[in-house]
Amino acid sequence: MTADWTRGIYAITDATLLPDDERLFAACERALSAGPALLQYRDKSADAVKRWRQAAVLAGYCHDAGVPLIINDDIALAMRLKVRFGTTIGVHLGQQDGALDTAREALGPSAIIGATCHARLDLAERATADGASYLAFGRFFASHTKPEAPPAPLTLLGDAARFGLPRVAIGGLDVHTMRLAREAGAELLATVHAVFGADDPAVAVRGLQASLGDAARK
Ligand SMILES: Cc1ncc(COP(=O)(O)OP(=O)(O)O)c(N)n1
Ligand SMILES: Cc1ncsc1CCOP(=O)(O)O
Ligand SMILES: [Mg+2]
Repeated sequence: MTADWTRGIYAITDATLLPDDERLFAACERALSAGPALLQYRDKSADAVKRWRQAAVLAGYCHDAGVPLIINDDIALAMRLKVRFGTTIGVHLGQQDGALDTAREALGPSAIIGATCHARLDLAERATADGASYLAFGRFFASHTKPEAPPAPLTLLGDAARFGLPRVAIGGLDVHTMRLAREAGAELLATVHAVFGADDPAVAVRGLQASLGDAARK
């Protein structure tokens, strides 16, 4: 059974930190064992064979763990996984990654479709109208993973409550800054480095959950 995905830790993979199948799969298994709300497969490479192979394995892990798998950028890959495995697969789309309504049509009404809104409430308003499932804002702090992402103020998270969708905070979140983003209104706290830069992603997820005061999910 899938647990409530709308609140908690949102773990995002990274091909630099997890450069081969063995490390990616082991780290994701550990992270999933601690009950994150969501797992995103994020691989910016053009290697479609690798992306399919890795995403297919992660789809199985996520299904078994009851954690939704979100595919970054790639509606076609999410669609292919859905057809092949029959599980609900979500997608996260930035401003250049394709239309939210196309993704909704392809993946169906129950798919989790996320939208990058940077620091802009107008983008959040449009994403809400176009059927997004959650709104992602940030980066809020300095990020090793994506230092060039445009900065956003924490006050934005409170302003975004009006859209009535789960708010995701991203960018430089760690055991300290994550708490600030939660206090500012984010239900979901997205991180690459605080989970997949850690020696043990399971210990990291549990530490982040504890820092938020969220009950352990597993
Ligand atoms: C949860 C979440 N929020 C934001 C992003 C960034 O998406 P995007 O702006 O498309 O940048 P890339 O991740 O594709 O480099 C995200 N992936 N996940
Ligand atoms: C993909 C993305 N978009 C904005 S910041 C970011 C990277 C988040 O990674 P980290 O949690 O390591 O800062
Ligand atoms: Mg993108």
